[in-house]
Amino acid sequence: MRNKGVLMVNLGSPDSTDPKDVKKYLGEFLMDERVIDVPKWARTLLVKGIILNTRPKQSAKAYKKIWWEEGSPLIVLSERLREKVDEMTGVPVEVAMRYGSGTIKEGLQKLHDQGVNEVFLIPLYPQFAMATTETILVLAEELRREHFPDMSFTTMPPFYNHPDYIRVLAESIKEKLYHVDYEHLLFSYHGVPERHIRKSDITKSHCKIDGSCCKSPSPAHQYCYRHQCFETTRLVAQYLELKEDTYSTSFQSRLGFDPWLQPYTDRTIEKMGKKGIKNMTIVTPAFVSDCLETLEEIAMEGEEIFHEVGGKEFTTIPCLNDRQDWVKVLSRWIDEWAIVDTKTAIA
Ligand SMILES: C=CC1=C(C)c2cc3[nH]c(cc4nc(cc5[nH]c(cc1n2)c(C)c5CCC(=O)O)C(CCC(=O)O)=C4C)c(C)c3C=C
Ligand SMILES: [Fe+2]
Ligand SMILES: [Fe+2]
Repeated sequence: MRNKGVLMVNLGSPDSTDPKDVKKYLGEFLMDERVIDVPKWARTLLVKGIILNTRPKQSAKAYKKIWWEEGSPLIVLSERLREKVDEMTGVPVEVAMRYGSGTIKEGLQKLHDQGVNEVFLIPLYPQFAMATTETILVLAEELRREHFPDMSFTTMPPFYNHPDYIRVLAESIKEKLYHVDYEHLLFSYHGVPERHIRKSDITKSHCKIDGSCCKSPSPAHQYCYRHQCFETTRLVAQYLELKEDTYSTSFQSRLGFDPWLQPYTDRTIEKMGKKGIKNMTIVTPAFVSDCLETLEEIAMEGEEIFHEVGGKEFTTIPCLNDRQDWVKVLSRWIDEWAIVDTKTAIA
């Protein structure tokens, strides 16, 4: 007998803002070969020899600024989403984190304990990236083979262009745009090193990271983070009927000295302010839950940069978090999977 259940997976957070906990979390995160994708000896040298000696203190300070009484915003918001989706669907729904506490293994165990042997895995990332979707799926499969061999998985593909996702994202933007004097809307996505884009190119020749490769049709786009980010922007802009020169795309949170996807968000904010833009609105569609990268890097640091160069109104659009329309969409995707699969099994 097949019993269905869902595991939604987000990135994770440190257990607290104590630099020791931040160090532990960053150690696990950055030692992932799909995040810092250099040979293990070089990654160990870089992460354990350099980054973990300085970054945890700096990151802990940033986490302190955004931390909630109940804990990390990303964790709290993911759990709120789980509760609401679980209530709305007919199957058990658990949430897990790729790094830190609330592991994927624990999430699968919770489902297993409820008799689930058919799991719908939903990485909570709209766009595919080696450092997000891929690392989740690879680890989940390893865990399945080792600990849950009686389970089977179905995976939610990246939903960067799914009409339901585009609609709720666009509606969340529209609600704010009505209340501000909107001059420029910036779509800021988490960056990745350019190298990651080339590595994920299944054609091994398409992605040149120039002005045109992401616009010309290619099977490479199935795994091209850059293409998928630009598509999310294009589809939301189309939905909202935005004028061409009133919106743009940029990439935030670069780490280290390698080239990352450009244009960089901080420089774009600065450029906009210097150009005379007074009212700027920012949306962060690579994240479905507000987190350090949205609440601190964008809403605090970004605003400071904008004001320093003469900007006035700086508005951030919250992530989808546990919005009712987003809960409904996720629940519908789950129910459609559960029903279709049952029909196939009966047939
Ligand atoms: C689309 C989502 C994300 C991608 C792609 C991603 C890639 C990536 N990130 C780092 C380094 C860091 N990221 C950090 C925080 C962080 N990253 C994401 C999402 C993606 N990362 C989120 C949601 C968060 C916030 C987590 C939270 O607890 O709120 C951090 C830690 C904070 C800091 O010190 O800046 C680092 C470091 C790399 C190297 C990378 C490579 C592709
Ligand atoms: Fe990151
Ligand atoms: Fe591309």
